[in-house]
Amino acid sequence: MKPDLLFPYRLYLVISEADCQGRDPLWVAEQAILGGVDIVQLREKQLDTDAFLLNAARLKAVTDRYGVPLVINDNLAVAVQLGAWGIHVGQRDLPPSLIRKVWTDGCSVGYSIEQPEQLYSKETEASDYLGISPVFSTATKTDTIIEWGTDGIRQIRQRTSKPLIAIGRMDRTNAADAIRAGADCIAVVSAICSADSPRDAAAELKELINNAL
Ligand SMILES: Cc1ncc(COP(=O)(O)OP(=O)(O)O)c(N)n1
Ligand SMILES: Cc1ncsc1CCOP(=O)(O)O
Ligand SMILES: [Mg+2]
Repeated sequence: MKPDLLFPYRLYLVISEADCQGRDPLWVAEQAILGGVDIVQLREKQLDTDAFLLNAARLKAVTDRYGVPLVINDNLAVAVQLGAWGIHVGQRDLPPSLIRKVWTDGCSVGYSIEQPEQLYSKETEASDYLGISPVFSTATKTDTIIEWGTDGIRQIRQRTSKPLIAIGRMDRTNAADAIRAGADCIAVVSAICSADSPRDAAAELKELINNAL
């Protein structure tokens, strides 16, 4: 199915302090944006809401400077208080339909698809874009169920027009294949947060994505 055009972003950085190898996440995020990242998600799994909100506000000052949307992982209170662009949730988080009832002023809701049958549900319908989670198993997130692989991307593409985000061990070796298989966007943690130069890593990924479109 042809994807709709509500999600024009191609390179998606998912970032947390813990993933930045002791470097300042604000520096990593800014370098990544300068390299070509189009959208940023703050994914802090260890912080309480107050600390998450503080880090999110600092990051939003950076993303706002470049006009880049900021997505909050899991925590609706942080997303609403911050006035984030959107929230990303998974199968074991607050459901998208409930988020829409609470956060009524046009937020974007991303939703993870971990198994084929999850593509057809009220919650998938209620979401704006889907994270194909994970395309390849990854040490960054170990509580996953299957690996979709590029064939999985192809199959989901045939079944939905929602924008598709490929996530899970995506890097310079597989980003183009994922786009050719039908992903609209590549999301990464390690490929940028662990790179010696987050800016160069983002620029290389962006070029590979653009050439594969
Ligand atoms: C873009 C994107 N896709 C998938 C995920 C995974 O979300 P979830 O399944 O809720 O897992 P956690 O990130 O909360 O561990 C994501 N964060 N972003
Ligand atoms: C948040 C998330 N959701 C599915 S895989 C993943 C982690 C991706 O990290 P990496 O890009 O380092 O494999
Ligand atoms: Mg989650």
